[in-house]
Amino acid sequence: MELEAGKIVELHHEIKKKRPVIHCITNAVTVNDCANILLAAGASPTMAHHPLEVEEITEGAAALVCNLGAIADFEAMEKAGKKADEMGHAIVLDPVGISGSTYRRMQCQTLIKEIHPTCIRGNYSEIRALLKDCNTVTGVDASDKSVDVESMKQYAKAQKTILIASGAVDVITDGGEVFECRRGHEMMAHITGSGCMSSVMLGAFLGTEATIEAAAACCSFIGLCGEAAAEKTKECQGGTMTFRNVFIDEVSLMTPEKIYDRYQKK
Ligand SMILES: Nc1ncnc2c1ncn2[C@@H]1O[C@H](COP(=O)(O)OP(=O)(O)O)[C@@H](O)[C@H]1O
Ligand SMILES: Cc1ncsc1CCOP(=O)(O)O
Repeated sequence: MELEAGKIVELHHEIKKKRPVIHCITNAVTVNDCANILLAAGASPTMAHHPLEVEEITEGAAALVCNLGAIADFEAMEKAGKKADEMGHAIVLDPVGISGSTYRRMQCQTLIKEIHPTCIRGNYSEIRALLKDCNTVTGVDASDKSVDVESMKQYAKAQKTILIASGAVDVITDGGEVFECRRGHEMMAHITGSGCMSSVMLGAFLGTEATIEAAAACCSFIGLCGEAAAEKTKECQGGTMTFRNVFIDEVSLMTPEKIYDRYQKK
């Protein structure tokens, strides 16, 4: 499927106008970047993770993002997830590290059954681990260079979810339609948090419109910001930490003109 640039512009505008609250239960490694990228996009992050407060907080949010990198917060994810599901909120599940931990993968499978995520986004190795229910790599980075799109479609259909495998090409499917997003830059794979940030941004986009087009628009938006950030980083001869900051800067500086202009290139 082809995505129109106008869809990215429309949803970006809606996020800035409505300032949706995005409830993120996420890992300590990247939590600050996740909060900052949501603010940069115009959304309002809340990172509450105590099991005794998450249900109340998620009730007032537009979307919930559960990140398995915060496996110690599993009880909070279960409670918040069940509440968000009951309320019909968009739920994004990021299966960080299920590729290398049997325990985490089992907990992830339990969570999927219990909270019915609107969207699951992981890197290629995490998605293969999910589909095959096996270890694929040690650590949180991907080693797989491709994904089995047919298996992804079957899984997405069976679980009634939008499944995203991110990498040089993001593959996005709901079991019927398939979008391929070829935006972004390889520097995104050289900082920690690109995936976690993509997932919280999916919370903002899907909390605004829970469709596969919105998921594809989010992947494109993130990719366009990554491309712009890579150009700026190169101009100032910066390295990976410059890229990380400039990436969030580019999210805050993105305009409809830049989206239309960049989207037609490449
Ligand atoms: N080689 C690449 N070229 C372009 N974009 C990439 C590349 N690798 C990762 N990305 C982008 O970085 C983001 C995070 O993806 P990825 O690195 O696969 O996730 P994770 O951080 O969970 O391992 C996605 O938006 C993806 O499109
Ligand atoms: C949970 C965790 N453990 C080590 S790095 C990290 C964060 C990984 O984030 P991303 O997959 O977005 O790079």
